[in-house]
Amino acid sequence: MRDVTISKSEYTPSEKMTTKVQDFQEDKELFRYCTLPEILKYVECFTGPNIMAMHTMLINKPPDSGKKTSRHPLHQDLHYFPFRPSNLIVCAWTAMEHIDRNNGCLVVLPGTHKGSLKPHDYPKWEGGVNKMFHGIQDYEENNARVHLVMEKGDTVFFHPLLIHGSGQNKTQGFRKAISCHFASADCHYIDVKGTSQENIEKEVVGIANKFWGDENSMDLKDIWMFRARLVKGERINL
Ligand SMILES: CC(C)CC(=O)SCCNC(=O)CCNC(=O)[C@H](O)C(C)(C)COP(=O)(O)OP(=O)(O)OC[C@H]1O[C@@H](n2cnc3c(N)ncnc32)[C@H](O)[C@@H]1OP(=O)(O)O
Ligand SMILES: O=C(O)CCC(=O)C(=O)O
Repeated sequence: MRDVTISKSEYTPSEKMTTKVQDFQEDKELFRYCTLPEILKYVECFTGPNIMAMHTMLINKPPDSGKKTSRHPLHQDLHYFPFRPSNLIVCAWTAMEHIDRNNGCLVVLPGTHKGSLKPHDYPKWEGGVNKMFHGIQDYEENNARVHLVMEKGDTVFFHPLLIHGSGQNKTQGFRKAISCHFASADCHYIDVKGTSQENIEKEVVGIANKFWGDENSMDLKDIWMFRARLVKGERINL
């Protein structure tokens, strides 16, 4: 993915053009991150012994263009996931360098993982919003916020209902982090039709159809089954 301010410019793959590498499950070196015992030993505390790597990302937050599009709006990751229960899902997010408020660290609203999934949509930002960067429209403005200042290699593990986002990158560097969403292989898929997640299903399926054609009528579950990989134990439902 590119930053939305340059998404239509001529494309030469480079660090400067790539805001996010998503779904790196077929890249041996990057995917090694999802199998590291140092990561899995904590993941297992949440998922139990049968562990699926569901979603992988290397985020290369670019210097902000001045339009504040490098921000990631406050959201809950569960909005994107057609599987449950949420307590058997956990995100590992590892800083690849020193990250603080200057280069756009994670910001979290503590305690919000105990709430429910809220409706998400595109924030009404003047400078534009990256594709699929949905945000919560009605979060509690007065909720405490914690900015996670992290050193290279520091990792946070968080619940998919935790409201979080990240600020703009005010530096000239590219802020890098690597992350994976893990889930217990015992989780099950749900149909999101008729729920607040229907909007993201439409968008994701629309992109998948654009890439692979719509003759096979994929749904959100098919797309997730396709990218999920077993990293420990036995593949059960997912
Ligand atoms: C739990 C987790 C999911 C939470 C989150 O991370 S939420 C937000 C993240 N969601 C995503 O990153 C979602 C998905 N992203 C994608 O599916 C892709 O990255 C795409 C946006 C389709 C881009 O595809 P990709 O192959 O990476 O990039 P390409 O550079 O080849 O561009 C292909 C077409 O996509 C367009 N594009 C790329 N980046 C953006 C952007 N930021 N905003 C709007 N449009 C964009 C680009 O212009 C190109 O369009 P066409 O030339 O095909 O019309
Ligand atoms: O790395 C970031 O800036 C935020 C990533 C994030 O919140 C996400 O992808 O869900």
